[in-house]
Amino acid sequence: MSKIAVVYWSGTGNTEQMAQQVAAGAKGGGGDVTSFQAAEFSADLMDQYDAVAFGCPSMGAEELEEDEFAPMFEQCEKKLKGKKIGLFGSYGWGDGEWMRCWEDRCIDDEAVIAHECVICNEAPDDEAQQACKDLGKSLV
Ligand SMILES: Cc1cc2nc3c(=O)[nH]c(=O)nc-3n(C[C@H](O)[C@H](O)[C@H](O)COP(=O)(O)O)c2cc1C
Repeated sequence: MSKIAVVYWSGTGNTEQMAQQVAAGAKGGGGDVTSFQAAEFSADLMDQYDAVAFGCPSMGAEELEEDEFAPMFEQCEKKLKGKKIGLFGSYGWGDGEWMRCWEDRCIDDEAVIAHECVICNEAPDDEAQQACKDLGKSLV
């Protein structure tokens, strides 16, 4: 069975709601899913998973959250080459620039991006929740 980690940071719960749908989609697709908050995950866990979904909202000025998520993700980047991943997150007033930069970074790291990145404005609506489920399923 495919082992999938869903790793996310969320300040006000929007990205957490997305993470729950990603996990549900991966489970529904038959995956063995474990969810982690950013502070609970580290690069040495990467080898234990066939695929990883990373979720982080747009923070700072179109940045990944800097205290917990960004340092953890920077370490994980060393293990992204050839790894099946998905990216998701919520944003507020911007246009999704943080996700475009983040995706480019992962392409440079030679990750295998299994599904189009999923972004949504503030709380995920029905369409975004379905897109998160599809993302989760694509990782199985
Ligand atoms: C400190 C801070 C910085 C933010 N910076 C941005 C930003 O640069 N661009 C943007 O679109 N939204 C920005 N936002 C809005 C959040 O991305 C948005 O509220 C998101 O839904 C939060 O997700 P969460 O509930 O998972 O924490 C910022 C929010 C905070 C609190």
